[in-house]
Formats: sequence, C-alpha cells, structure tokens
Amino acid sequence: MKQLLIVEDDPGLQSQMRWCFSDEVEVTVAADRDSALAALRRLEPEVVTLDLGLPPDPGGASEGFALLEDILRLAPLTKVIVVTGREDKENAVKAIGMGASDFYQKPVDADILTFVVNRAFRLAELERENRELAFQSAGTSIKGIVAASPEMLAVCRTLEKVAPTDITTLITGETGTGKELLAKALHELSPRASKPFAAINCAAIPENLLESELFGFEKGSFTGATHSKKGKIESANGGTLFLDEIGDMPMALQAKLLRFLQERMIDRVGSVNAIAVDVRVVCATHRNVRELIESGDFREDLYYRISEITLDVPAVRERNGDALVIAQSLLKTLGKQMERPNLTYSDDAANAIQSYSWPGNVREMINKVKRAIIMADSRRVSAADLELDPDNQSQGNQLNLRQVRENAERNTILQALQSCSFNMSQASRLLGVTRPTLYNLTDKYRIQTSTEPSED
Ligand SMILES: Nc1ncnc2c1ncn2[C@@H]1O[C@H](COP(=O)(O)OP(=O)(O)OP(=O)(O)O)[C@@H](O)[C@H]1O
Repeated sequence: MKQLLIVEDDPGLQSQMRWCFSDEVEVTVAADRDSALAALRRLEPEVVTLDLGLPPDPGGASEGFALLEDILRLAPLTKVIVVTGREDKENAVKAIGMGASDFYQKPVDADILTFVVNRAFRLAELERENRELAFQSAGTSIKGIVAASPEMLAVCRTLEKVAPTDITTLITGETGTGKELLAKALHELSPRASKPFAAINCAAIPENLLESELFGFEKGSFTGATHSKKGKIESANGGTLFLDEIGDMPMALQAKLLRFLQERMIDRVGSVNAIAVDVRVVCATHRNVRELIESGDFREDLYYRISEITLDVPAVRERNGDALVIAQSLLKTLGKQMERPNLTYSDDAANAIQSYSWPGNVREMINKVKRAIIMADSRRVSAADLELDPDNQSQGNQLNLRQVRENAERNTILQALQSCSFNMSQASRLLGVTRPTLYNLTDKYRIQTSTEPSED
C-alpha cells in the first residue's frame, strides 16, 4: 500500500487533507517535527506533504525547513511536497532548492492536492523502477569508473543514454567525485570520440587570461600577442569542450559564453570576423549553481543553456557499498603501479573505509591508499596505514533498524566477496553460510557476483 505522511499542525486542515485520498493510499498525520520523524522512520512513506509553519514556529518556516532537511538526510528518496501560504513563493522556491520535489499552495483544493500527490507517487515509483533496473544491469562499462552502488550505476546509465546526443550537459557533485572522468566518458561514448576533447578549468586561470584562452586571440590584439592563437573552443572543433568549474566563470565571460552557446560562433579577441565552431559542451562544478544565481554570481539564462541535462554525481558516502569497492580496486591498481601487489585490507581498515565520510571523495581515497601502500608493514593494510579512525561510525544518519541491518549485511557480503576475489565457495565459508544462501543474499542485495572471474 502506498504510504503518505501529512505533516500539518492545524486539526481542521488535517482532516480535510486526509479525506482527499482514495483507499489505495494509507494516510498518516503528524502535527510536529518529532512525530513526523517517528512516522518517517516507522513507515518509510514514499510521499510527505509538509506544512512549513510548524510549532514552535507556526508563523514562520524555520521548523518546517529543519524537518525538510532531516527528511532528505534520513530518507533522500522521499518525495516531499511543501505546503505554503498563498503569499509565500520565496519559501516554496527555497524548499525546492533544498531538494523538495514540489510545492502546493493553501487553501486546500482537493483536486489539485490529489493531483500533486499522485504525481509524486508516480515519480517515486518510476525512480524505484529505475534503481531496480540499474541494480540488474551488470555494472558499468564506462572506462575508469568503478561502481557497484545503485546510486552511481543510475548515473552511469543516464550518462550512457546522453552520450550519443549533442545535449549540453552539466555535471554537478562534490570535489573528487569523478566529474571530469564522466565528462571524458561522455566524449568517448559519443560519435565525436575520434575528434578532440578540450578541457579548461575556469577557476585555475586568471580572469584576464581566461577570455583569450577560451576564444583565442589575433596577433597584435594586446601587448605580447606576437602571433594569433586558437582558443580552447576552436581547438575542440568537431569534438567536445569541457568547461570545468563553470561556477567560477567571471560574469563578463558568462555573457560571451552564452552568446557562443546561442549562436555557435566565436570572435577571437581582437578579431572582427566570427568563426563557426561545432562543439558539444559539457560543464562541471562542485558549487551550488542555484545559490550562485541567487547571490548574483551566475547568470540564470546561462544556467538553463548549460544544463539541458544535469548529471548529479553522488558523494562517495551516498553510494551504498561503493567506498569499499573503489578502495579495493585502487589498492589493486595502485599496489601494482607502486610495486606492492597482493596487499589486502585488514577488517578494521575495511570497516573504517565504510564508515568514514570521505569529504574529498575518490581523490582523497587515492591519496590515502597511496599513503597506506607505502606505510603498510605487512601485506595487510590497517586503518592506521590509511590514517583512518577504526572506531569512526556514522550511525546518526540511519533511518531505522531495518536499514542499518541491511546496510551491514550488504557491506559484509561485499567485503567478504572482495577479499576472496568473488570466489563464492570461499566467501560462503568466510560468512558461515551455505553457497545457496549466499546466492540468495547476493540476489536480494543485487550484488554482482562476477566482477572478478570466480574459480568455483
Ligand atoms: N568511480 C571511480 N572509480 C575510479 N576512479 C575514480 C572514480 N571517480 C573518480 N575517480 C578518480 O578520482 C580522481 C578524481 O576524479 P575527478 O578529477 O574526475 O573528480 P572531479 O569531480 O572532477 O573533482 P574536482 O571537482 O575536484 O575537479 C581521478 O583520479 C579519477 O580518475
């Protein structure tokens, strides 16, 4: 049965809203943040309607925003529909920026409310199906990307669909999550693969040089311009232009870039002749572009141009089970490169890798693994070799006991499989279960059992 949680402190509205839904939806009502969180943990509703004005701040929105944050942290897949007053557009926009999926304005109109809620249920269902499909399809064929989590596999699936098109793509995600790697993959999986891939980091080049780097310049256009030079855009002709850290592009250049995206023509600095260029544009940023737009540092019209499709790359800590899988793969490849093959992680290292929050994501992991390869005294790499705290636990972010249990089970199985190169007999002995039981569990958690050839 579909679960809907209505968070509303007004008893009259509570009952009015409750009666809007058919028998197919089980409706639970909560009047404050604590009872809403308790219901969230117990029922795991697919959809929540959230009145922002909750006690102790019924006239404001602080408690509602705090609850929205809690819900999205604990159960990020939940579709939250924010309910606001008629004059409250600003809060609605802010809530959407924070991750709410929709908003609805009071007074309650039964038809509109059921429409909005049913649409959210449908979206939740489609996303669930998508994740299932991502689970089922075998890993990713994208070069250089190690991924086993449904979260990252879903990103890879989208990337594979988008790559053959010319759609301008924005890749967002924390630092070190693999945005540049994915940008290259977009190029390599496209019909432009044999043509150039030109990358430029907008944050690394001083503002006064960035324009000529991007657009090129004519001889004599400024002191020191002793010859004409093609810019990055021109040198990517026929291929892909990757604009990294686009969020840091100065305003003046944003206008020029927008013009290029609209007209597909460039003017070299100091030139009066426009040149036609055919490139596919991929941008990336670790910054929150919505916030940059709000603070006046990024043009909204440019944002819409560059984000025909957005790929939001999850942080490593948001990818269920990936931390250990990536760390294992790095230990293997870097161990070989650094002439210390055959290293394995000790149990405390594997636990620490899974519970650490990896703020620097894969880049931080590469650094820590390199260090550990140098530091390890034996073939077993310890948590201390990785400079990780073996007791580091992040239990506060767990939704409920079922989720904790399932995460622990899934991670332990993954760890066992990894440690014996996916040999099912060995892994089942290690876990103290029969092989059929292990197959049932790997099916249940959709863990691929063939990442490495098994010698069963
Ligand atoms: N899923 C992955 N599997 C294996 N290696 C990865 C993965 N993701 C990232 N890496 C590696 O991690 C390093 C950082 O990745 P990348 O430079 O693409 O991140 P980024 O998101 O562009 O970072 P920044 O925002 O700091 O520029 C690279 O060496 C990359 O090859």
